[in-house]
Amino acid sequence: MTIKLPSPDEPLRIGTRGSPLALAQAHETARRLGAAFDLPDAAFEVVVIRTTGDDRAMIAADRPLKEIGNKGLFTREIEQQLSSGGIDIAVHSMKDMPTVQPEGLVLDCYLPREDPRDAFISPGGGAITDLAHGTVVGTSSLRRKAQLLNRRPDLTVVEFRGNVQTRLKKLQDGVAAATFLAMAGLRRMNMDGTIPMTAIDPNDMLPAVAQGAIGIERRMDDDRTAQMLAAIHDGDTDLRLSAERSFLATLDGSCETPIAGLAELDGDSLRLRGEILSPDGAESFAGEISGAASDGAALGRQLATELLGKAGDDFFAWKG
Ligand SMILES: NCc1[nH]cc(CCC(=O)O)c1CC(=O)O
Repeated sequence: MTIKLPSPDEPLRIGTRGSPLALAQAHETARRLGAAFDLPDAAFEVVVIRTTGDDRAMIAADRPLKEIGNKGLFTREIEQQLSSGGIDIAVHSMKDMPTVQPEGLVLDCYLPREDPRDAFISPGGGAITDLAHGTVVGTSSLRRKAQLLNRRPDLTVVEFRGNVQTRLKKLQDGVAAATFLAMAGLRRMNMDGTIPMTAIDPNDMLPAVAQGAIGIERRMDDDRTAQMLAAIHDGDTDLRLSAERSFLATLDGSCETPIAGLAELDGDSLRLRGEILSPDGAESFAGEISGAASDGAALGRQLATELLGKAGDDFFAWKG
């Protein structure tokens, strides 16, 4: 079946948030689609959509996100535009996406995954182990906070929100001595090499589920878009995310739950590592599982069940 490709007259509309990282991801998507179908830049239109999360984050920039809103805060308006036909695709950081999509939308196209590791950013250089007793570290990620306090309970963690540029500015202003950012974001904005940072070994700090992966969402009934996205979909990323996201889904995790998970491929086999922590980092349960790469979803469920068993029934009680 031949499809009617987008053109400068009828461009494919790509919905995204307006942060520099989100825009870089949207343009990467346009570039890959353009290359796959030999289309000019003008066949794509990047549509910036302001979300409730962006608005509320402006109002209460120093309050933890979990106090401001709930799941979907940064995606709701984008998904509404997608459902109503205002845009044709939505580009997302997969680590920010819930494991279930709204009725009528599908999220099954992934670009090749970037480096999934966290980066430790400290103008003073050095590593986590070099930080002096009581040093202030900024992060808004419950996972990073819990993992850090688990290793270094003596450190002080302060809320550090905003986009990558805002957080780096706070470091410069001395609000904290160090912070964490995803390597993937820094790479996609060509910022690696421009700031003092060290990639953290996943053995020391396991990244967020799906970190470094970009997902592209579409309407379920939009066959043209489905065919276009199939051409840029990355199968290895899919196998890895299947395992990680089934691990997350079984734990019933959200961005408010300290959960980490990383799947890696070795030929036809897959190794999944996972960790769950209490928010204060005092308790941590970690494990790993290996099996056939095609069994990722089952491996994810199995590892999650194992960690839930280790942690005990009361572990998630604080979730409220
Ligand atoms: N929650 C914000 C967010 N969502 C995705 C990324 C980084 C890019 C990625 O993981 O693909 C970031 C910023 C960060 O953690 O540094």
